[in-house]
Amino acid sequence: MAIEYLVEEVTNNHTNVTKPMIIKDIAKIGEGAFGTVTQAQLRNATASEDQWLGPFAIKKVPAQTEYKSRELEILRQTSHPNVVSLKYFFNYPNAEDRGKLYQHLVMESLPCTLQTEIKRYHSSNLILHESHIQVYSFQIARGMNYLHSFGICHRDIKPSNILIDPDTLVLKICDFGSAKKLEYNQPSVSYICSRYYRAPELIVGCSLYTTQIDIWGLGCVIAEMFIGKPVFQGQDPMLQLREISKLLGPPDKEFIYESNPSYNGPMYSHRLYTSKVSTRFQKTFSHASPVAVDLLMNLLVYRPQDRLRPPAILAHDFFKPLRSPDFQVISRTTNSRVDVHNMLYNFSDYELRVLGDAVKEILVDES
Ligand SMILES: Nc1ncnc2c1ncn2[C@@H]1O[C@H](COP(=O)(O)OP(=O)(O)OP(=O)(O)O)[C@@H](O)[C@H]1O
Repeated sequence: MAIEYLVEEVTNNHTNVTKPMIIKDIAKIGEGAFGTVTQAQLRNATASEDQWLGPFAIKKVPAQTEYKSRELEILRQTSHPNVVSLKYFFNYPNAEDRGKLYQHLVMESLPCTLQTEIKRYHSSNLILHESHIQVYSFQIARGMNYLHSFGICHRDIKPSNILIDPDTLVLKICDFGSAKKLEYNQPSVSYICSRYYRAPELIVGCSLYTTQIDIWGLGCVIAEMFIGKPVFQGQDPMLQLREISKLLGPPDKEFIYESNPSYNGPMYSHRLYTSKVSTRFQKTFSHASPVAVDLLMNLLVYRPQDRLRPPAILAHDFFKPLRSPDFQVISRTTNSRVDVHNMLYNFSDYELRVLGDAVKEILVDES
């Protein structure tokens, strides 16, 4: 592919300086509902021909659409090890789309997504090692702790929106195309989030939801790492609720009323199983340790207020082994030991303040 083009106004997100730059598109790496993602390199228009920066991932989406994307705005405000970082941005016409103006977001590039990693294991009839699930889940929760502290709700948590580097086990949340800063008591659309990962309050049409919808998504993602496929695969938006009720039992009337008093869809109120919820969780996640099942039972909960919040998630005993400075995992790709403790626990002063009292449990290794 390797197409080069000059863009007169490219803004560096870090310095805010706008300069002409040459862009070299190398290969398409992703395709979404709204645009494409390509791997590319950039160089200053005045630099010599071998001074390429990158590779980066450039996400190209139509600059003006009826659907309001706050992606640029949110990526400009965020800076966190577990949130993909924006390096440059610019607008440029897309020749393949009648010269329509496209917004280009130049981001750091990671080699794969959690979806490809889960599929790779699943196709060999394997599941990720629990230590890898711990390391990945911890980083998603840490990224959410940061985002939610500003009221930023991702609203499309799923494995294909989570980037990883399998060599280092570094993880970054990406795709802020649906993200929004939620304000208290201000309604938002409920028709967001990919079906399998939609929180039950969204399914019944709640418009005053909170960042806890992302915690449901996190529960679904951790569950998927354990079983190799989406835990709730509804064939249509309403059957999605039925899939959830197979594991959690039927939603109660209070939950429906609190979510949307005018809901008049199916309630799935008759019990599909006689077994206890905890037994169904243990059966569904038969490869997971009891402490992992306990975490899942505290994330996949109907009432959003009853789902754990990020500080409590990070303090959960599922992550206890990670607290030891000697904690290591074996990388699938390099087959060597990786020290991950420092990368997981390099909390900024801001994060420590946000975590509050939970810090003691999150940081202290009592073993
Ligand atoms: N920074 C990145 N580094 C590497 N790959 C990336 C990066 N950002 C995105 N991708 C790849 O491109 C795909 C689509 O990106 P993204 O989800 O941001 O676009 P989208 O148009 O919103 O997609 P969708 O409609 O599927 O949510 C990702 O699943 C991933 O495979």
